[in-house]
Amino acid sequence: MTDLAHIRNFSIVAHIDHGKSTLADRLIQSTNTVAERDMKEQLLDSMDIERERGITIKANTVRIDYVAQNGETYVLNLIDTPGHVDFAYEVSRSMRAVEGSLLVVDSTQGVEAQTLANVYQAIDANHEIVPVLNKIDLPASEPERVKEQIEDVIGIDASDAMLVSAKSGIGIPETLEAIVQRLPAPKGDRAAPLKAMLVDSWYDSYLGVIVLVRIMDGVLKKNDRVKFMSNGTIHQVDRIGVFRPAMQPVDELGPGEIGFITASIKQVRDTRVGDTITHEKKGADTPLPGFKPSQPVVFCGLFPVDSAEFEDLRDAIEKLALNDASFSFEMETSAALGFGFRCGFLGLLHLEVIRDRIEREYNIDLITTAPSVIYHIYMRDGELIELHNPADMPDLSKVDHLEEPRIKATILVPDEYLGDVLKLCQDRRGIQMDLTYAGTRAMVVYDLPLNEVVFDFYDRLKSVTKGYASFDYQLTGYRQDNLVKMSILVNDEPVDALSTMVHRDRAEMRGRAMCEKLKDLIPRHMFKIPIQAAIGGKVIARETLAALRKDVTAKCYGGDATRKRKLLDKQKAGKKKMRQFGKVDIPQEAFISALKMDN
Ligand SMILES: Nc1nc2c(ncn2[C@@H]2O[C@H](COP(=O)(O)OP(=O)(O)OP(=O)(O)O)[C@@H](O)[C@H]2O)c(=O)[nH]1
Repeated sequence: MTDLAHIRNFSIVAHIDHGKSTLADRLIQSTNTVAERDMKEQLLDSMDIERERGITIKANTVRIDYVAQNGETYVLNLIDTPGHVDFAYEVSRSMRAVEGSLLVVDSTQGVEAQTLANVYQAIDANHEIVPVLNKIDLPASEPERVKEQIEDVIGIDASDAMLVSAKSGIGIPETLEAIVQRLPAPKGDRAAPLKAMLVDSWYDSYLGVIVLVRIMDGVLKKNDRVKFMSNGTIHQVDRIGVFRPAMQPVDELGPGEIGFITASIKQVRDTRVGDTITHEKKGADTPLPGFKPSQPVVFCGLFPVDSAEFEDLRDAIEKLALNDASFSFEMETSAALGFGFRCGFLGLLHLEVIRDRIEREYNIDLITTAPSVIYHIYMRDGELIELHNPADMPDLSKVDHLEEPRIKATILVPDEYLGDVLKLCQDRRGIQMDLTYAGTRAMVVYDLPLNEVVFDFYDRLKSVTKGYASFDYQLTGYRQDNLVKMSILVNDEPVDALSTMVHRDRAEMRGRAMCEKLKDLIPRHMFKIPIQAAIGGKVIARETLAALRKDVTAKCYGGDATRKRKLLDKQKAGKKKMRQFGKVDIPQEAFISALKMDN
């Protein structure tokens, strides 16, 4: 146990690539956290097997012993925070587990949108913030300009920012000293009933679920019987320890301390970030504030290209869900695609990560249907329906009105691309809220419908700004708008997986664009294929795919044999990834590509 006055808990807030990992490694290395030999001796016998098998420890949490200039030893706990906007809630919880943050800004680049989002979370959590200007070894480093920018844009004092090169070690001793001097010690009552916050959890194939906790009050020991307050489940603690960064057992964790427990928990699902852990007997009456079960905000259908792989897909999805409490799924049948799953994600990145893992790690080709947000449908009879899938849209005559989720998007962009960014946001039904300048960069804040962002907004933003814009968003709430379901018919058959919700004013434009895209994406058949977009029974756009001439190579005049062969091979490869709808083969990529907009 360490007394509170000698503990400092902190996180590192940074934009991607500004040097968070390099700085963390330096801090660990320069304090000789634990000698290799000692570390082995201190490990529990029962952990030997795991250590020998080289378990990779996911925890980017580390406990560092630091002897300060005043000669006293301090325990510094560094907690990593997830770096992406999709995990804003998880970030907010890890921020509540510590009292301060190092704000790392690349001194050759300056403040980015992601830095802003995370630093606001740190400010919300009442952190003391120490700005760290990194990469000062580089000639392009402009510490004075970046200091000013931190003050202008974030509004915190940067006059005594640390000047650091995490790479070469400049400023590291001063940064360690600043952590002790400038960050506050944690507070907590050892005699009070146990309140431990669940900061993170993950699945380890040898130890089961590992739970990272921050003790707020009370003391947690091995063999204690504990209760997870959100669901009332009881577990017995079988291991308790800290990360140095390898796992090291301890006898107990007291107020202000950060460490891990294992308790024969089988699924990550049973351990919710932000939950309060207390003792089964004489436990706390009220949980820590702010817990909320994470809610998926983006949904899409995942279907195997080859319907024989449905069971494999089920297996893959179940395995992935075991270790990811925020990913939800249920079986779905689609008239066009057969059996698959409707899956819920925290955001687009989360969706992409899961989809890629299924394709790469489980080797299953997938058809991903259009991502959809959750619409609130107010029925005439007063009922409220949450619509996760446009295909389930109820009969319009029974609907009173619809509401869609909106976001507040913050975009930082160099001046020269501002015009393109404003146009993009405007085209996506955005409402400008704010526009300010920080040096040569503009910061624009837009109120946008989430629906217009989930699909390809981020890709478009990157392409119109050549990658120079940074983007971040938060959900703000629901608002009524004139939304309709648009169906796509191929050869007069509705393809439910291509149904989308669109704004009425943009329906014609979207419908035309989709039909044109599909016309290019669907290969020609032996017969003419009409492709139509419709709202209710009314066709709003139409294209016709002409019938195929018998010989695909006929258009290669002359006798270039390689070209002919290539064309035939291409046709063959294309066949594999197609699904049949009625009499028409639609390639896998059509489901996503058809929805991408060119503006
Ligand atoms: N010259 C120089 N390069 C640095 C310094 N610190 C980090 N880098 C380099 O910057 C790049 C990004 O550093 P990381 O530590 O991986 O950045 P990060 O913020 O952790 O990035 P993510 O893990 O992707 O979020 C790496 O190539 C580092 O070697 C520094 O002080 N000077």
